[in-house]
Amino acid sequence: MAKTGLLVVTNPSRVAKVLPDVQKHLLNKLYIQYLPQCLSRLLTPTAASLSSPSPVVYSKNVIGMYSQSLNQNIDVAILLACLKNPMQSVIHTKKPIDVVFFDRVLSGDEMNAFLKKCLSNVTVGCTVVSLDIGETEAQQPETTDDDKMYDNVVLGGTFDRLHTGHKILLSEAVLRCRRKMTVGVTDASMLKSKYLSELIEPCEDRMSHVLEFLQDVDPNIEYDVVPISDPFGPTKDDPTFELIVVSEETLKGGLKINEVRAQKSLNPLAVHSVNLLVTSNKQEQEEEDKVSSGNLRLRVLGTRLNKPEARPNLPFSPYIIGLTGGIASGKSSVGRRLEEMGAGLVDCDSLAHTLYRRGEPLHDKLVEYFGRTILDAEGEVDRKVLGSLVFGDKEKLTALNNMVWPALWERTKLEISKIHASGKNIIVVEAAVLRQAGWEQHCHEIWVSIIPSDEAVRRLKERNNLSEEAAWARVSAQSNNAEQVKGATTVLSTLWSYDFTQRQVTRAWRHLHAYLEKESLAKGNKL
Ligand SMILES: CC(=O)SCCNC(=O)CCNC(=O)[C@H](O)C(C)(C)COP(=O)(O)OP(=O)(O)OC[C@H]1O[C@@H](n2cnc3c(N)ncnc32)[C@H](O)[C@@H]1OP(=O)(O)O
Repeated sequence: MAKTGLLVVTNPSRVAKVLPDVQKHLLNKLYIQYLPQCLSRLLTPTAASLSSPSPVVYSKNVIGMYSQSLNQNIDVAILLACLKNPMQSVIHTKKPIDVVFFDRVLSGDEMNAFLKKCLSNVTVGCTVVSLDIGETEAQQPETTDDDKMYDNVVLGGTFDRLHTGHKILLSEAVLRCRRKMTVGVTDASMLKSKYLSELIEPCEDRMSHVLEFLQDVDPNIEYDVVPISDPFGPTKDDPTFELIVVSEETLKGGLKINEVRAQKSLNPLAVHSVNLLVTSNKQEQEEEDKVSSGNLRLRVLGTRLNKPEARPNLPFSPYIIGLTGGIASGKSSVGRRLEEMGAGLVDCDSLAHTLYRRGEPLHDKLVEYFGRTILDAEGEVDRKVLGSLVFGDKEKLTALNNMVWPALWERTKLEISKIHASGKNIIVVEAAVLRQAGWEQHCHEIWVSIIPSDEAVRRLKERNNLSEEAAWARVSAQSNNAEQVKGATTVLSTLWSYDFTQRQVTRAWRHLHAYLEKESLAKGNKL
């Protein structure tokens, strides 16, 4: 199967019709070149084509083509350089093209001439396909009152998991830009309020995806893609900017930028606002109605994000999943659901509590270190009292951990053996601070349950009757979500409904089985 294709369209309203055929040939990437005046525009530029209107007239066509590609599973980039420059008769793409599609029937000679003359980057053996889909009414470029172009254009965003909405925003800027485009990409310090922010791609990756897209769609512009740590970025002091492109949602921010520029006697920026793209294909009811990165992050919950680290010292069976996550993040409900689906489950919190009982060696050690104040009337460890001593006091918590964890791992190993002997081959070890305890090495892979800190505090106040201060002390005693998800194969979140959590866990279980089946086939391991 081909990897990268180029679709040449002479009628932009045909994109939706041809995409199903195109997808039969493709794995991932599709460039689209719109040629309003048919192939002859590239093969033999005429006086008419040389006097093309402002490229801004193609804005609606471009948005329309992206919208038609929305529900297809292909990374689409609509090329703009030839639309913008009537003199340009060669299409440059960063990725070499394996197959070219035409939205109409052409002769072999016409297609081969196009391949030879108009493409700078094709693979050896690149094929051509002309798609006969019948006639569709041609969609003409639309004139607009706002067809002005600018030398210096600026815009900003997070650009996580570059999606169709981002591509439209960036393309709207490219169509209006003659010389230089500056793109501010929010760095980690600006992401805290976004949900599932810990799943946002690193800033350098987002910057490089933006740059790659822009250089593909119009390599003739000079691009400056920069990280920003406040909503204004370079707009607060660069006098060369002329136009800012914003989305409906960030229009207010654009206007605020002009207030700041006015205070500094800088020229006001023209503002072009792009409508949000509405999604017609929500995969979960928890998703937003607009096309958004948030939706894409939601969709990765319960999928496999990373390959597990190799654990050559562990036998393949039993297969151990370390289930961890911050306080009140809903690990237990995830663990219970996994148990219902057939996993064995070791709840290390409860197991730890059994080690504190009178008669256990750990009991005496704890009394020796913390004193008899930690005991209740029956002489048992009062965990509430012990908790109030250690959470908020790093030294005491470390002392407790150092006493508990080695004994607890020994007990956990015994539990694992018992459960394995009862016939379960996949065993979940649920432990809140599994990584801090260094238990990753005992697990084949790590799953993490996350919720935002303020939600954890809200739940703790309700569940454990803690004051705001005590709740924050407990949340802060653990590593943050961003640390937790690093290297985890699967991330889940119980922030939404009970049903949505169940669906995530079911998905994770299904994906795990598919992975284990593949591993068994590849390596001859058997569970
Ligand atoms: C390696 C592991 O993760 S084993 C499982 C965690 N347990 C331990 O580390 C043992 C030390 N901790 C304890 O014994 C108890 O937490 C005590 C005695 C301090 C407090 O007991 P309790 O008030 O009954 O609280 P409980 O045990 O339910 O723990 C409450 C929360 O504290 C957090 N917590 C537990 N131990 C620790 C720890 N060592 N460091 C930081 N946070 C911890 C957990 O996230 C837990 O919330 P969760 O169940 O929503 O995840």
